[in-house]
Amino acid sequence: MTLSYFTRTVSNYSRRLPEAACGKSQEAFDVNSITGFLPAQPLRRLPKEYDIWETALVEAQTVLSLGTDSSNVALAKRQDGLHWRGAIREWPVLSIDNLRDDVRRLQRAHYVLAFLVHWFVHSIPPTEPPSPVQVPRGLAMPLVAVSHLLRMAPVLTFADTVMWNAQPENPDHPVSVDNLRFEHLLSGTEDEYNFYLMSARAELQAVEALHVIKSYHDLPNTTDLASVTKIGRDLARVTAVIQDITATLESSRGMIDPHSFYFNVRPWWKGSDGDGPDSPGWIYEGVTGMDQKYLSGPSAGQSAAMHALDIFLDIDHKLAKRRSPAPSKENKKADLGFMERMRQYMLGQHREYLEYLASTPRPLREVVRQNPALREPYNTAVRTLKKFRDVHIRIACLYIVSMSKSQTQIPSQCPASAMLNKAMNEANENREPVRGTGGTALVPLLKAGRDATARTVLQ
Ligand code: HEM
Repeated sequence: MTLSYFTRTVSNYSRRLPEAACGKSQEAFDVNSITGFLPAQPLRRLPKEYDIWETALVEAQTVLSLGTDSSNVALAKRQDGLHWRGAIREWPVLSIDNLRDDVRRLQRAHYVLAFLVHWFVHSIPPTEPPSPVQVPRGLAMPLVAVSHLLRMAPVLTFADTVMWNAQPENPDHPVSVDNLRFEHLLSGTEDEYNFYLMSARAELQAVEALHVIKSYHDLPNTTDLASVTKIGRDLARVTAVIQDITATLESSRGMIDPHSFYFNVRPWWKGSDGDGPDSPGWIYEGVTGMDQKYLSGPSAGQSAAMHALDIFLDIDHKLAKRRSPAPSKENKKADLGFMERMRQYMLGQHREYLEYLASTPRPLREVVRQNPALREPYNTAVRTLKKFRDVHIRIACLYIVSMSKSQTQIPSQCPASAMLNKAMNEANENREPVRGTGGTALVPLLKAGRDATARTVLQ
């Protein structure tokens, strides 16, 4: 039995809109009025017949370490790791029939299986020369089948690590900024935990903006004085939300150690193409027609909330619209399809919601253009988003670019020391660009997003 995948499903799907979506509530897109894109009560465990998956996930935390980690602690675990992976290679391909009619079960299955795939792949010690990793069919086939039903990429995503990993600390209440804990970590570090916490906080802070967006779409018209006044006030609320998200992002400096983030956490997130175009890649056994560009791993670029803000304010990441100042040469060379590609890593319904927003017959920027009273609050919101991206670039430089260029040798007790020192030295010698999710060149990408935002300001 083989499964054939994926691109067709995802791209055909987008054509069914926007007609079908018209007049739908946010709930119809699985967007919760309190928790936004996070489920208010995620499922805690799959039905009993899937116990081998759940048990392997719990075991992984104690028996595995990064394959590139040559510390004594990691070496002591190698045998257990071999055992763990050996058992998975023998797994039967479980039927997903008992999951297919329940979106929370499907999400939980995606979450468990995608974590297992990343545990499996990244706990294997590297080979020389590098060779493709075979993901066993007992993992690959159900993950692909479940992803097909959720209409999302069959790999670890932002949804798995942040949105479906967040459980309410007090289960009697929905998840909230103050009622949140994360169930599984790959590296087991506080830095990973805090990255998820920060990302989930930003996601929850954005819920207020989702309310604004909804009420804008519900307005009977955008021309009478009451509507214009409301839009102006709501734009100020959006500005405040973006400021809150920026403050959350800035809090990373005190909560996440750059060294640990780069060397202990990030390697677990790498996808099949994480080392750039020459990555040896992953092979999903029993699956044909896999497109490696949908195996890139998690990124906050997959946050539907950030996309919703971009769409509402009409940020043109693809440089398709004539705006001034004209894009720089560097902007044009960036990966302009990145943000669109990242949408394939979202739950299909969330992507559908974004398409619904984008298909509005009354784009906000046009309404503002025709209404001088709205120009100032609109431009302030856009400039605040541009400031978020300025801060984000500085954070990305601190946590990724400077770490990747660091000549400092990593102390030998530090996980991954020997391999990473070697890899870092080689990378420096070869002057490879620093890469983000999907092996994309990072700095031009982030700057292009920042400049596209600046270009949105109405003159
Ligand atoms: C330590 C904190 C963070 C670091 C080091 C970081 C790093 C990165 C990197 C390297 C990328 C490029 C694509 C990729 O490789 O994934 C990226 C993209 C992105 N990140 Fe972050 N990020 C951080 C926190 C956040 C937070 C909290 C948010 C959301 C509020 C966020 C939102 C985004 C968005 C929307 C993108 C897509 C590109 C863009 O819109 O400019 N990031 N981030």
